[in-house]
Amino acid sequence: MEGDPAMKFIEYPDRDLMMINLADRLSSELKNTLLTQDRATLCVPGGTTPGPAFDSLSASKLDWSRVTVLLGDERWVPEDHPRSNTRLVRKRLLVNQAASARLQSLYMDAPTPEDALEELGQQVEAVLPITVLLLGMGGDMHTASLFPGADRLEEALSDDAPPVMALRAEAAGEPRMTLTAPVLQGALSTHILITGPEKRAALEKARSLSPREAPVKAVLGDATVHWAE
Ligand SMILES: O=C1O[C@H](COP(=O)(O)O)[C@@H](O)[C@H](O)[C@H]1O
Repeated sequence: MEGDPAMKFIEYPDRDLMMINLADRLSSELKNTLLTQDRATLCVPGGTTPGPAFDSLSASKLDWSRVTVLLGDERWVPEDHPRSNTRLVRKRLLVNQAASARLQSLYMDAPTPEDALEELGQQVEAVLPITVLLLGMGGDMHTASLFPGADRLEEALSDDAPPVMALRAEAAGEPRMTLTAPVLQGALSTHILITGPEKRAALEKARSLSPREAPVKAVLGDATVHWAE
């Protein structure tokens, strides 16, 4: 792929191999960080794609008790809802070796994300910067819950955005809580996990668009994109 000079694109022969390799890479980055720092923050996506990478990562031997797992975004649904990103992370990542990691979710039992914004914002600030960032991407080029056409997208993309914002977008379904562009851009290492030809084409398209049209563009600069058919 051509375009953003710093972006790296890794194409894998199949999804299984990709998930294992990606998990190894995230694990090494966390281990390296923990050699020189007391704690590390691993930020992860939800959705349908990262489950197998979580399975592999959760088996990785590292001092998970010094890792905070932070959600990059959340759908405003209770934690036991099938669409809850927190539920996915609890079930697939915070198990096995990784059971001792600390979870910083982006959900609280409150009627709307706005009701929880101040408290969650303070909690997230305490675990920044993100050491290792894993993001997903939708076919519409959204990443985290930065959706094209979202009501407060412009503010969430701006340099002075607060770390966490509540957003609404037609394509999003539920109201969302999301990390904003400056927090994602402040990550020390960024990986994007995508699968299938549709998302590959969407990523290629995003490179020639603005972050307002294609929010994933805001984090492509230093990212390593992992793709398999
Ligand atoms: O709604 C979301 O979508 C993206 C992409 O999800 P996928 O199902 O296409 O993998 C995900 O990265 C994000 O965390 C999630 O809330």
